[in-house]
Amino acid sequence: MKTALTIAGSDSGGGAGIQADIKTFSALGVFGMSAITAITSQNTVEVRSVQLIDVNIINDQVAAVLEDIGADAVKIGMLATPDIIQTVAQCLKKYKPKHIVLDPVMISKGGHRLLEEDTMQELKSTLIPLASLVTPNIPEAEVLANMPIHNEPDMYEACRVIKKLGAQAVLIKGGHLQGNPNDLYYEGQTFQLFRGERIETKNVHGTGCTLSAAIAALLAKGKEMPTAIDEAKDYITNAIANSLNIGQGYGPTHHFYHLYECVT
Ligand SMILES: Nc1ncnc2c1ncn2[C@@H]1O[C@H](COP(=O)(O)OP(=O)(O)O)[C@@H](O)[C@H]1O
Ligand SMILES: Cc1ncc(COP(=O)(O)O)c(N)n1
Repeated sequence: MKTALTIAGSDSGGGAGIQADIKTFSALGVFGMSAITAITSQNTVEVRSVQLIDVNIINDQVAAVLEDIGADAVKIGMLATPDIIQTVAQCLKKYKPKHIVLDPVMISKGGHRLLEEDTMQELKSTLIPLASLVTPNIPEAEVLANMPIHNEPDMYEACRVIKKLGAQAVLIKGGHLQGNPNDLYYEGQTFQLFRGERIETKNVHGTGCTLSAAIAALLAKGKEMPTAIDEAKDYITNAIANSLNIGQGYGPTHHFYHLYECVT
């Protein structure tokens, strides 16, 4: 049984954060473990409050897991402050997990900031250089590349800029652009466009978390990066197509559509 550790925030609404990650790991046959960085009081409409976890507790959660069980891949989500980023980076340097997928979570779909203002520089200088893959959405890529992204050609330029921050590879997700949600992958030599068909739905809460968790799970299972991304793209597309119409706002993707198909 392969294992994956998510280091991210808790989403009480179950659609994003460590809840989405653990459900996705399980649906892809990987044993999921979690180190919680923040507790968010959240649903499909809003983030009502956030409590950050003490950095010593974050460190202990990661150490307890990696010293006993280890992890075939690590997925990183919401890290709200420079102290939390530094703590997680120290853990990654100490335990050296083979695969690190960094989802640079900044703002929730509902518009709530999940990364404090002064944290961007820390993310760029401390964490991105440790990542096997960084997976920004369009707004996050604009911030990391410090340029507007209006179309696919802009995505190519932004990939080049973000790659220079030191990650082994970059995947800019195209969901926020008009047109088809195509994601652009760049590892420093060549580009690969992973094409998608837009599914007309508002239920896209946690799509980025689910995609990056799926990539981490597939890397844990030994897939090469492009294959992991390709299969994770299929997974998220099906999860959105089977998303749940719950709550008044952005419903969650369906994390168990694999199992759903098996049991129905
Ligand atoms: N309406 C949609 N139909 C199909 N795929 C989508 C849709 N919206 C987003 N995606 C895909 O879901 C994944 C998450 O992308 P995105 O929503 O941009 O990230 P985030 O949740 O971080 O904002 C990407 O693979 C993207 O192409
Ligand atoms: C704890 C947590 N982590 C990540 C997200 C991003 O998910 P989304 O972009 O779908 O709102 C979130 N809303 N909450």
